[in-house]
Amino acid sequence: MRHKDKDQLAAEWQALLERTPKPMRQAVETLVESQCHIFADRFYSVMMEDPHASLFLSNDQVQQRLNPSMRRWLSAMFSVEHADFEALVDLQEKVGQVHARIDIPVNLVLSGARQLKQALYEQINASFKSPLSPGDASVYVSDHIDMGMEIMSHAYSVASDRNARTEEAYKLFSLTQNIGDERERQRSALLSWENALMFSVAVQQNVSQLPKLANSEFGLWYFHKACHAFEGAPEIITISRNIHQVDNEWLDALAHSTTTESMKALSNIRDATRTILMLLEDVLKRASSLEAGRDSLTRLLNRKFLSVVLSREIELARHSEKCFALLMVDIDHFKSINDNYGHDAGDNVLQQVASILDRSTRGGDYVFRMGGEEFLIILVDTDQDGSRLFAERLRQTVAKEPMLAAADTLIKVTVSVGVTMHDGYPDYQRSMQRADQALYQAKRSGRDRVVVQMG
Ligand SMILES: Nc1nc2c(ncn2[C@@H]2O[C@H](COP(=O)(O)OP(=O)(O)OP(=O)(O)O)[C@@H](O)[C@H]2O)c(=O)[nH]1
Repeated sequence: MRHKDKDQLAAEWQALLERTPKPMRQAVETLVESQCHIFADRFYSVMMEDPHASLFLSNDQVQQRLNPSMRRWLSAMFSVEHADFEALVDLQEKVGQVHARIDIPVNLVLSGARQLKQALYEQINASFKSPLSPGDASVYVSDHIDMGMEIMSHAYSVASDRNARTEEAYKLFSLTQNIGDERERQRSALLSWENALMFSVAVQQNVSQLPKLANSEFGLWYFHKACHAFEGAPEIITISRNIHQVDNEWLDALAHSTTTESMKALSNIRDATRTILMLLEDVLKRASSLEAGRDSLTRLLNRKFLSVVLSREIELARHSEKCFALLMVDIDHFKSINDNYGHDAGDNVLQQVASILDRSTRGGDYVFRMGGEEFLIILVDTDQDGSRLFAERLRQTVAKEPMLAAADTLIKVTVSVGVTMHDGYPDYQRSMQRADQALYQAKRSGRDRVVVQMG
């Protein structure tokens, strides 16, 4: 059966409102306006009792924002005089899209709606007197909320279908991008980690000062990208187990045991890294080349998979103490480069800036070309100071490196950078907006600078 579309649902809703007597709607509006804080509090306190919901709502920021936005939603839903019906329908659609973006299960939203209705019925029964019928008012409230929910769920399923398709495409893409380069880069990252370990054992340094394998360049790439790309591959379980054993058993043994035990641990670590390399090679061999998702001029990621990457990093951050930063990078006065030296020179500059961004980042980070002369870096496993330092170093690297606009023309180029940390809020668009605002500030305050904006 085909689902009703948004317009059909909106027409049904409008008919429902039209057949509800205005005095009844007004009385409900007055009730909601005076008690909406009680309804919102009840909604969230019941949701917090649900272990699944509390995963989404445990963050203070979420509560500080969601509670007022629930009150605004209630107010918009039941306002009579100022109701702009189209805006009301659009609002339900927007809420459904946000739910899909943060991947909140539909059943939770429906159970929240049930709680709300229950709270409304109780208040209606306690305060509505003849000629207002509490029964009729409850039916109106129930149908009205159901219509809102239906439009929300419709938008939710359209958006989450789209998300699922992009997610699948991304898996294929990340599985196969620049496979040769990636194999070499990660192979040498793993071997460098092992060499550093061997060296510190040889010179009798304390090995606990070295990063664990999971936190090394290789580990970051593996957990942030490879695990996702190769999810379901049998090798992934074994590689993850090997990394876990290296970090939690053998590195400990190396730091605290007798010489014989240490030698055994060292040999186990060597075996584990060889196994990891071999398994990785097997997985990579199965991958083939697929280029969609990459910007043809700079070879950076284009925005096609941005939503998948951000949703995934938000999910990883939810289960870890580590966080990620968003850096919006924009070339200053780029139009005048095109105007003064020609479009090809502009393209050359874009490629050189992209290459600096690419080589300045680690294996687990992401660099997107957002369009024109704007880039977005997702810096994983970092904090506010680390991301500010990174952004500042990046700004200086660009400013110091003369750019080849044409065969015999070197020019100076600068960038402005807006930085923000993911603050735990599950909808990534908020963090993107903050990064944009920070970039705007950097431009307004003179360009060639970094502005950090926290949530
Ligand atoms: N060469 C080249 N130019 C591009 C490309 N994409 C966008 N542009 C140009 O980039 C310019 C961006 O100009 P603006 O948005 O005014 O920004 P700006 O000159 O960098 O100024 P500020 O950002 O305010 O410092 C426009 O002229 C676009 O036509 C591209 O792929 N190649």
